[in-house]
Amino acid sequence: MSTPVLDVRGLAFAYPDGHQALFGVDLHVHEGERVALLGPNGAGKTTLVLHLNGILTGGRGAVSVSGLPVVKEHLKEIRRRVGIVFQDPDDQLFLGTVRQDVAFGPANLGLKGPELDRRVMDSLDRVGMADFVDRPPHHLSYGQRRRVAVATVLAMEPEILVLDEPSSNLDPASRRELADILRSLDVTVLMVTHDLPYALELCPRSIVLSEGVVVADRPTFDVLTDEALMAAHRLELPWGFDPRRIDSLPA
Ligand SMILES: Nc1ncnc2c1ncn2[C@@H]1O[C@H](COP(=O)(O)OP(=O)(O)OP(=O)(O)O)[C@@H](O)[C@H]1O
Repeated sequence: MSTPVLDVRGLAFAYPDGHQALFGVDLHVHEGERVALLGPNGAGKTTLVLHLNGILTGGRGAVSVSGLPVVKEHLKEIRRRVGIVFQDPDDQLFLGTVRQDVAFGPANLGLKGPELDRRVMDSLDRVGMADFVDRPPHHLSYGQRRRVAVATVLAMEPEILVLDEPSSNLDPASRRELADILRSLDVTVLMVTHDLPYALELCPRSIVLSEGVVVADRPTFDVLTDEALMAAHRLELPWGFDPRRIDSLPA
């Protein structure tokens, strides 16, 4: 099989206060895959994700992206390759207009003029927000800000899109529209989520992290129908949702 685009080997990490969050995690994601990262609160999902573009470093083990080790001297290139959409769009949007926020990353890479404009408008088009380009982000709704946050990351043309709880706080229509956007993108996706129907809908494969250890790496359907695994790791399906019945998927 080809080299994984995301390759995590034996990653162990303790926070400075001594709390050990990861205990030797292995994770391999190949180009074009969409993978869900599931697990209860405190499992270590965010800690793991923050290692993928070097926001957190200093653990034991190795992380590489398309063969490039995530180490200090490669961070600029790694951050171009791995785009993280944080759970709260307000962590990602801090300038006066949507255009400025989406242009910020590519401008830092040296793009300017018409090429930068094209990158901004293409990214906004992909998330259906081109008409909002000159609006202040703080005048947008939460769901619109989430889309713009996705556009800020797409504008870097990443190889891997990592999303932390992308469906949280979205109304049903926005949730579905974001799913359509994610499906339409030609990138590798790793999605942290507690929204198990969303994982089933979007990600053929799921990795379950619990107490800093990978406890399952299987087709999402198999994970969601394994009652013992689900109960052991505090994973619960929404009331009335049956993974065996596709018509029970939320809209
Ligand atoms: N800055 C920190 N210092 C010390 N411990 C931390 C820090 N951040 C997180 N932790 C601890 O590390 C463990 C893993 O936290 P993490 O945020 O990675 O979990 P998570 O799986 O993303 O949880 P959630 O689903 O609640 O977002 C938890 O026990 C948490 O309390």
